[in-house]
Amino acid sequence: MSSRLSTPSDYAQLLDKYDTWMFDCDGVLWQGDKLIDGAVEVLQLLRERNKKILFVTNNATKSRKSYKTKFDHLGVEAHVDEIFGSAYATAVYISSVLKLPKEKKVYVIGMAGLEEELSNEGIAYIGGTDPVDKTLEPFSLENFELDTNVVAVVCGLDTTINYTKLSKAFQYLTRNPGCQFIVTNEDSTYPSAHGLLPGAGAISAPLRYALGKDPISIGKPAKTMLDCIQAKAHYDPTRTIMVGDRLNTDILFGQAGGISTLLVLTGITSEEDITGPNASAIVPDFVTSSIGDFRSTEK
Ligand SMILES: O=C(O)[C@H](O)[C@H](O)COP(=O)(O)O
Ligand SMILES: [Mg+2]
Repeated sequence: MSSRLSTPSDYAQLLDKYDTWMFDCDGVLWQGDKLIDGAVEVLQLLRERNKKILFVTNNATKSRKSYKTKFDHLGVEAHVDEIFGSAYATAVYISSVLKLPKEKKVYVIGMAGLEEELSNEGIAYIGGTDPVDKTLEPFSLENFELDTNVVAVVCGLDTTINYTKLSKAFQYLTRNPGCQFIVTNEDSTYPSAHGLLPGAGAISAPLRYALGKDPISIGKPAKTMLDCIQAKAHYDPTRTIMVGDRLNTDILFGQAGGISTLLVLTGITSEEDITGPNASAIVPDFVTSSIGDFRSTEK
C-alpha cells in the first residue's frame, strides 16, 4: 500500500529520510519544455540541504551535455555528471559490454543526442540524422547496399521516423549474422507540454512486430541503467529515493535497485491508475500530486 503524502510534516520527513534523490525528467520536472510548477524551488531546497541529486531519464533524444543546455535554458541547476540519460547508458553498454571492434558500427534510429553519446564512446554509426535516411521517398532494396560491418541496430525516440529507417534496420537485423537489436528504452508514450505523444517504445514497435523478437532494452527499469549510474555515482540505496511519473519504468527501476520510490501524478500515471478497480500491481512507496508539493516544507 502506498503512503500518500499530504501534510508539511510528511514532506519534511522524506527530506530528512533520504540523502540521494534520483529524478526522472519527462513528467516529473517538466512536460516537454514546460517546467512543472515548483520544480526549480524544490531542487534548490534539496541542494540547500546538501542532498545528492541525480537526473535519470529514458529520453534518448539528448546527450548528457545537451540535457545540461536544456536545464540551463529552463533555469534549473544541473551538472553534466548528475545527468544519466538512456542515450548515454546505451553508448556505455555498447562500448563496455559489447566491446565493438574498431571497424564495426551500429545502425541508428534516433536523434542527435544518441549520435553524440555514441561518438563520445568512440562507436561508429550510420543512419540517425543522416539526410539520406530522413527521406520520405519510397524505399527500394534495388539500390540498397548492405553494410556488412553493422553489428547492431540501436533504436531510440526518433521524431523523424520513416519507412526507410525501419527498412534499413530490418535488413541489418535479418541479413547481418548476429546483428544485435538494442533499444534505449520502451516507454509507450511521452508527456509533451500539450499532451501525450508516442514514445520510444512506439518507435521500435514496428521492428519488434516485423522481426517477431524483442530487443535488449537499456533504460529504466533495466538494470543496465542502474549499472551505468553505479559506475559513476556513489549512493546509499537505503537512503536513496527515485522520483518518477511512470510505474513500469521509474517505480520498477527503483524497486529493482532496492531504493525507495515516490510517484508523482504530473506525467503519465493518473489517480485511477493507482486507485481504481484496475489499479496497477506496481505499488510505489509514496505518492504525491507533484514534486512542487515539497515547497510546503519551506520555512
Ligand atoms: O522515450 C520516451 O518515450 C520519452 O523520452 C519518455 O518520456 C522517457 O522520459 P523520462 O520520463 O524517463 O524522462
Ligand atoms: Mg517520466
